[in-house]
Amino acid sequence: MPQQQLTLVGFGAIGRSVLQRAARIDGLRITHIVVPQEHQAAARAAAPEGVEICAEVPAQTQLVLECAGHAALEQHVVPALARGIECAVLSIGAVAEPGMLERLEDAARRGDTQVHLLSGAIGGVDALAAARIAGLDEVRYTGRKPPASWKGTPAETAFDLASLREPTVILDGSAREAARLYPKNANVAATIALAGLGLDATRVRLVADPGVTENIHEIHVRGAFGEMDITMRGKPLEDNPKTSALTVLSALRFLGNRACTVTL
Ligand SMILES: NC(=O)C1=CN([C@@H]2O[C@H](COP(=O)(O)OP(=O)(O)OC[C@H]3O[C@@H](n4cnc5c(N)ncnc54)[C@H](O)[C@@H]3O)[C@@H](O)[C@H]2O)C=CC1
Ligand SMILES: O=C([O-])CC(=O)C(=O)O
Repeated sequence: MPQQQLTLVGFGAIGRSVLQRAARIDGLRITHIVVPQEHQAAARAAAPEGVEICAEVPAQTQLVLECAGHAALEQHVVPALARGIECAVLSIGAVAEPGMLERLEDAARRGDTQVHLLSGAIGGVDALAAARIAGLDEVRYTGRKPPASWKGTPAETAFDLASLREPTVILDGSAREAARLYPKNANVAATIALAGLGLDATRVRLVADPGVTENIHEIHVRGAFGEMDITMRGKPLEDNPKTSALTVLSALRFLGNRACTVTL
């Protein structure tokens, strides 16, 4: 299999960890990293020799991994797809924004390529998407994180996060409401909605829980296939406690599958 050139879009907690670990994947080479102008000097200092820091996805790239945030989909993923570059996306919350899924589909069609929505911090997306084929009756998701991980969200103005002593529900609604009010924390909710019952019918509870140190994702699914209950207790990434470490591993799994003949 010829070696594939990969561009990372984003070089934060996920990007740095992917770069370090992807070096062990035969058949794949990270050649470029795209970050905004103001972060380029820091990225240049942290990246190994031979990896170029740039503002746009270069033409010779064969594969893009987005690990940057919601704005990067419109800015980098849509144009890359339209130029025929295959893309894998982690900022799934952005796909819940009105019109974004259609723009991704349209760009991929024009570029005759594919966009892959990665499972990120959770498991069971394969089972959920398969179960949907026979029909689903109920999909519920609860996202539970330590209070500090909800800093910078509307929960910070509604609650005194530092003094919470009990698990506190900060949102109880639909995946669409979660995506609108907590866009940066709604990647998992959006993934479950896209794989299952959609943004309006997927019930979401977000909880600030002073009793936990991990990012806990609970998924309950009921349908013609039977029932499924999954609890993920994801250890957070050291560099960004809002992000579960499994997110990096899900990207590595995808990249590993791209570079080998038997995929799993
Ligand atoms: N699907 C999932 O389960 C999860 C998805 N995510 C997504 O991954 C993203 C990245 O996570 P972390 O690495 O922890 O964040 P981080 O804040 O540590 O790093 C973000 C990086 O992206 C770069 N960046 C920001 N805007 C950009 C743009 N428009 N174009 C190119 N680069 C840009 C920043 O310079 C920084 O290097 C999150 O914002 C979230 O959307 C995160 C956790 C779980
Ligand atoms: O646990 C994580 O890595 C992130 C998360 O909940 C989300 O973005 O929905």
